Amino acid sequence: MPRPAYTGEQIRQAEAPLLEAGEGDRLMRRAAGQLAAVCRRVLRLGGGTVYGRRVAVLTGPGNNGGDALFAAADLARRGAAVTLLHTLGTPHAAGLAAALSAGCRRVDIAQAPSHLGAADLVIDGVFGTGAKPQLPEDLVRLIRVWQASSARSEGQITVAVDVPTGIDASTGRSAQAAVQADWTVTFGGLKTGLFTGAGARASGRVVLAPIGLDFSDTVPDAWVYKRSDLRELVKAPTGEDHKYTRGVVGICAGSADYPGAAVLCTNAAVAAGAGMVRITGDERLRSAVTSHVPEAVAADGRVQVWAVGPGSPGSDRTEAAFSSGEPVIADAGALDHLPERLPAGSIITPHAGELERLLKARGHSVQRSQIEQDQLRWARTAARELDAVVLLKGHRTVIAEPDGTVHLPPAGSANLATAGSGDVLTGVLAALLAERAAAKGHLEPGVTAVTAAAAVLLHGRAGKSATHASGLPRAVEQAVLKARAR
Ligand SMILES: NC(=O)C1=CN([C@@H]2O[C@H](COP(=O)(O)OP(=O)(O)OC[C@H]3O[C@@H](n4cnc5c(N)ncnc54)[C@H](O)[C@@H]3O)[C@@H](O)[C@H]2O)[C@@H](O)CC1
Ligand SMILES: Nc1ncnc2c1ncn2[C@@H]1O[C@H](COP(=O)(O)OP(=O)(O)O)[C@@H](O)[C@H]1O
Ligand SMILES: [K+]
Repeated sequence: MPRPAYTGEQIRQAEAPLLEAGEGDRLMRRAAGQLAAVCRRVLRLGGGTVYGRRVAVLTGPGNNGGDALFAAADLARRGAAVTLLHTLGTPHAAGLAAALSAGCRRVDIAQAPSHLGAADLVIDGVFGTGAKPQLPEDLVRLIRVWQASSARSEGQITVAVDVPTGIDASTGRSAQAAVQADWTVTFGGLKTGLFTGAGARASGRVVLAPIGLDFSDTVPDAWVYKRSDLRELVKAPTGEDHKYTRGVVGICAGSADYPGAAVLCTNAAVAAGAGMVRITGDERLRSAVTSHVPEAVAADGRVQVWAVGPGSPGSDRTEAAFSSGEPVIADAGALDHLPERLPAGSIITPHAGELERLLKARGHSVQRSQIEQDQLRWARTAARELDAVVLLKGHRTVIAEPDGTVHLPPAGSANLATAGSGDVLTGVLAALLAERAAAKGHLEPGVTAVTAAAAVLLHGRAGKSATHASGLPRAVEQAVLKARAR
């Protein structure tokens, strides 16, 4: 199931009672012990040893550096050749004492490039949750020189302590430069910023190291998904089901210029397992769709969820779907005709360019590139203002609820960067949402958002085995069957 993630501030609040109770040292030892265990594991990958390996440890002035220094001591005791490279301020005193007495060697920071280049393992303990946004210039230069260097030892592994330096733990934003880690060992709870934006690119594989923090009274900031979550998220029909209990999708898509969008969206809804799919449109459009998707029904009747907008269906059809009162998925062309209030449980599915248009029309001065750099902020802004769930598409897709909770599925296959693939996502989401609406009688924002994450996971997996949009529905069907079988 999806895992909760927190802001840096929430993590610090959860730590506060333990620090007040004088547990700070014990927390740090626990954190450092688990950090060292991951470092030993990565050094041993492929039959390697800890003994005799070159380890470079970058430290900063706070507790993040303290964690790194205690882990350095552990590795030195096991025979690693550990070099300490302190970047700024005063190093954590107890950590430094432990590292030096275990045999780590302190080296002037001016020599950092050669030590960083030669290391088998680099531990990044400069800043963690205490990081301020602007990095000192020397540090920016050092990170850039090291990470771009062609002299880096082959197979070098970087392990970030808690958060890669240069990444904001809460937002995933990076100001000027960020350490690109292969692994991040994060303490107490997952941080939202490790799974979005620059943070998702920088954190590599994230290992959660528990240190006994209590989050029972904390509402998670985000939910983080992994591919295997599909198993729990995709429902298989039972013997009691019939087509109406499995959900009826209405599709309002396609036009004379874009008939294909209606075909793709309808085909995808059918492939994702909708009980029934109804389509709207004139005679020509209906026959174009039914000739490709014979299961689609052109007759009027009950619909549980409307998919509206792919292929610019025009304002009359769009407004008719919106005024039905049933939840809608508003995509593409429908985003220009949003009503004052969307029906409860509805979701909009813009890409960054469409969200720019939508936000500008509501008085925000924001560019597409700013939305791409801070997906969380702008998806949350739109969700709050529209009082609807927002699915902001991209290499990594972000789903925001009106209360600010975000859902972060992993990146899908880059094969999805092709015209029409968004129409397929809308169809998949319509099928999954109609199933939920049929089962529950109504949709709450949280249910819509989790279901949207499931649709993104299915779409992302389907992208692996299709090179173009009309190949996607078949791949969606395979992904659904695989998820149901487990
Ligand atoms: N508080 C706790 O109980 C625990 C904290 N732990 C570690 O402690 C970290 C947080 O420690 P801290 O609060 O000391 O914070 P950090 O170690 O992240 O950094 C704080 C220090 O760096 C300086 N600094 C931050 N950003 C800067 C910038 N951009 N330019 C110049 N100076 C900057 C600050 O002024 C401060 O001196 C966590 O990320 C985690 O690694 C762990 O040991 C687990 C327990
Ligand atoms: N590089 C990429 N990696 C992963 N997924 C991508 C990438 N580019 C686009 N996608 C996904 O493909 C879909 C494209 O949708 P959209 O932009 O609406 O295209 P269209 O309107 O042509 O169907 C979205 O689901 C998006 O998240
Ligand atoms: K760090």
